[in-house]
Amino acid sequence: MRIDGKQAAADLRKQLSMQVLQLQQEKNIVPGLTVILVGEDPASEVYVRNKVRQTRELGMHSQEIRLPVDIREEALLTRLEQLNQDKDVHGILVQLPLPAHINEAKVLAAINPEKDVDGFHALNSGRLLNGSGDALVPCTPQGCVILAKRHLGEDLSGKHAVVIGRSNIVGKPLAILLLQENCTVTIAHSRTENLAQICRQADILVAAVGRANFVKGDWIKPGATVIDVGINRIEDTEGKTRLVGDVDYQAAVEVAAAITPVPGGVGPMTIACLLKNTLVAARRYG
Ligand SMILES: Nc1nc(=O)c2c([nH]1)NC[C@@H]1CN(c3ccc(C(=O)N[C@@H](CCC(=O)O)C(=O)O)cc3)C=[N+]21
Ligand SMILES: [Mg+2]
Repeated sequence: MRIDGKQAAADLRKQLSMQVLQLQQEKNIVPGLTVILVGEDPASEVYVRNKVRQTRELGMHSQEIRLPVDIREEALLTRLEQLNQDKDVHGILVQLPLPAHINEAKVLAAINPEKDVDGFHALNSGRLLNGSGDALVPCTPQGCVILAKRHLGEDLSGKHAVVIGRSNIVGKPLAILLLQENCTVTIAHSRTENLAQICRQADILVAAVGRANFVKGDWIKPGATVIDVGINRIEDTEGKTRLVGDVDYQAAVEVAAAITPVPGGVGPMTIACLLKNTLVAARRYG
């Protein structure tokens, strides 16, 4: 069975739109998201345009700031400081990756943690790790948990979750979230030995490695729930560009009980969770 991320995202947005209305009526606050895009990358532009459109559809304010690829780090930090001070801006997202001459860690640390809707600031990672419940949680990991629950129901306790990938953006925060859901969590990565064998133990298998068709059908336990985080652009046999995940979908769909497709799986949920974080930030700190 296919877990429909597009539908799940639409369902979440519907809930959010009611909450946006409520926040406006009760506190006269309209959540506002600012997305900063440095340089021109066609894939990023499509994605940023989607975010801006969906933000407005929910009745939230949305602002897109485009900066030249050769902007100095200092100038970007100054711009961020202005946004940190701006009362109408509740969420700030700096699209990654940044050009090589800019120190990414420094930029992420400069975002006001209360407006850090990506959840990448060390204060939010620390809060997530502590389980204090007041973190802004990274969007893709949130989306993964929602999609797993869409198939398995609210209670994930006791499930063995194997996460392939240990990035600060996906693998690590997702492992913490799954632990909070009382899963038994294994984090696997490029140096893991006997990877296939470990994956075959997973009730919930999450692939976040960034390599097309990396996870094979026979790595999957029959009846498992598979969440595919990969967004890989490949050329098919006719030379046309195609979007595929990290999992060999055709093979996996035969073995798994449920699997998220690419496109139409985790991607749309990432954006919906970004909108959710913007609402949360506006409600909490607005
Ligand atoms: N600060 C920051 N935060 C991010 O969250 C962030 C980022 N930088 N840099 C780039 C990556 C990538 N990312 C995607 C989100 C949704 C889709 C998405 O909705 N994809 C559609 C397909 C879109 C298409 O056709 O290209 C889908 O999977 O169905 C894709 C990619 C967020 N990122
Ligand atoms: Mg990495």
